[in-house]
Amino acid sequence: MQMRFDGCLGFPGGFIDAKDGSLEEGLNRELAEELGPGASACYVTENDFISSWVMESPRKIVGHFYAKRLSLGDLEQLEGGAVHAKDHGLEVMGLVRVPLYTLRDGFGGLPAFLCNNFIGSAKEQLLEALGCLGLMPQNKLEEAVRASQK
Ligand SMILES: O=c1[nH]cnc2c1ncn2[C@@H]1O[C@H](COP(=O)(O)OP(=O)(O)O)[C@@H](O)[C@H]1O
Repeated sequence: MQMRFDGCLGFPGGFIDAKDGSLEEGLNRELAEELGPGASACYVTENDFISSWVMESPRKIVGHFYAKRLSLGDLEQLEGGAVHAKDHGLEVMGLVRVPLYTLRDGFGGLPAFLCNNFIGSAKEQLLEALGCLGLMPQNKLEEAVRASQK
């Protein structure tokens, strides 16, 4: 995920321009602007589509969420290049890894991470992606959500 300019965590992405030929073209353009030279490792296609959502206020927005699995090598390349992205230090303050574990105290790790401020539906999207990509079993996700609410 990334720390946004407004102090909320969200996913890289942005608004589609009239010039973009498709949703995926617009998203890949935004990813290049926000993630820099390593963005090619996470080039998205229609196959990476996960879900859509509609927000009614303060302005109507239709959002489309995509997610894909990267190798650790690709992730490290992405992280290394991200500081050279056009939007780094402006809209994007840095990439953030999501801890996929819970510490022995039952709170540190993913439950504590879920207590951060998230933009829009980004927290629900994170949980959805972890399930869809097979990064964490559903029961573990539910456990982490419960622990984050205690
Ligand atoms: O990662 C995300 N997941 C879900 N919704 C998001 C995410 N990023 C942005 N949004 C939604 O889109 C709206 C506009 O996004 P953003 O604040 O980045 O654009 P803006 O800078 O043009 O206002 C946000 O207020 C939020 O509701």
